[in-house]
Amino acid sequence: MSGLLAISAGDPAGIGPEIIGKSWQARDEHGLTPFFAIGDPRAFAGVWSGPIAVIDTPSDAPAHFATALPVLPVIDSGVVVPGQPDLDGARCALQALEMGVGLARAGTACAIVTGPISKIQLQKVGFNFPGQTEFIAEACGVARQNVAMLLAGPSLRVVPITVHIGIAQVPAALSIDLIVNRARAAAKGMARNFGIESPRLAISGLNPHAGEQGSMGSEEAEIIIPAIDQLRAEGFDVAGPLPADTMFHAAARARYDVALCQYHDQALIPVKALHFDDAVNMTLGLPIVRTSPDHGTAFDIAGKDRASPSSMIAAIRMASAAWQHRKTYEG
Ligand SMILES: NC(=O)C1=CN([C@@H]2O[C@H](COP(=O)(O)OP(=O)(O)OC[C@H]3O[C@@H](n4cnc5c(N)ncnc54)[C@H](O)[C@@H]3O)[C@@H](O)[C@H]2O)C=CC1
Ligand SMILES: NCC(=O)COP(=O)(O)O
Repeated sequence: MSGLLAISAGDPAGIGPEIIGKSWQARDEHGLTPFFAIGDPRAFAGVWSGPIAVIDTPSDAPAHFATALPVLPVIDSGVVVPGQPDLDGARCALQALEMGVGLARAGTACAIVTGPISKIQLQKVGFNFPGQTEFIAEACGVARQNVAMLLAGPSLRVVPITVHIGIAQVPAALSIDLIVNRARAAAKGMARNFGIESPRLAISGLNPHAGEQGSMGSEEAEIIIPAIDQLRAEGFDVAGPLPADTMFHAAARARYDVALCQYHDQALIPVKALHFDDAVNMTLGLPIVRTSPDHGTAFDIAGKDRASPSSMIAAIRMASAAWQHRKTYEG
């Protein structure tokens, strides 16, 4: 398999095309592995003035990469107005995602890096998933509870146990099995993708002070502690349940390799506060490598040349490094 990366452009009206173009411009400075974009070439040309090579097949990409951004075209996205998503653009984003996943599964690309999509726009064109994570899991034949959404920055890695659901639904969605499955995926993912063979896991509580012995909620005693006991019995190195307000300061972060948190914002607020510019979203538990920048479509700044490519560059670098680690891990 080649070391060529596929990058789906995401929503053409978002900042995906701009940050992919800017990442290509920074390819030598950051030593980036050759990649090609999948999307509507006009969406790139509308927001980025660099050279574009429209390619017929991924195998044409390496020959162009030194001099132009290779773009594998998808269906026409119509008239693209940056910052104004529409249904044609959503269909284009979905086709790019499907193609990229297919190419990674076939081994034509060593990994897929996904550009940001608008979940609500995609759902309007029949995308019946909470996000790209669950879509890719299903495309790879992996049950969604067996993957983990990792957000990884230089000094903190986090996994939300429940993900894109309303906060009121969180307590009912938590279960011993879900916590154990996410933790297994996280531990194996640390070894496969980062070379951390015996990762130290930290698991948060749900309630203030991790429930303070049941005086502020029962989920710790009924769900989280039994899950931790099961994980320890399986041989995992697990701390917890830890009070979420005190597990992210520098000394606490040094005591674990990955923190599993009970809900989306408990996990993503600390990592985005510390590392918004260079954190990466990686899906653990897949047969393929998938990364993504940590941010969304940023429609408010699309087309204004204000988007930073730094998280996309970090996502490209992490995908290449994970692919290398997997070759060592899997032999
Ligand atoms: N992996 C993905 O595809 C993700 C998609 N989304 C989607 O993105 C859409 C917008 O979500 P928001 O919550 O507004 O988050 P967002 O990350 O798109 O934007 C939040 C703020 O950060 C700024 N920002 C984001 N990326 C930036 C960059 N590279 N350079 C400079 N500034 C940047 C934006 O301008 C905005 O002010 C939603 O539809 C959501 O579903 C959100 C997160 C991840
Ligand atoms: N908040 C993280 C996020 O929205 C990532 O979603 P996705 O990678 O599943 O599309």
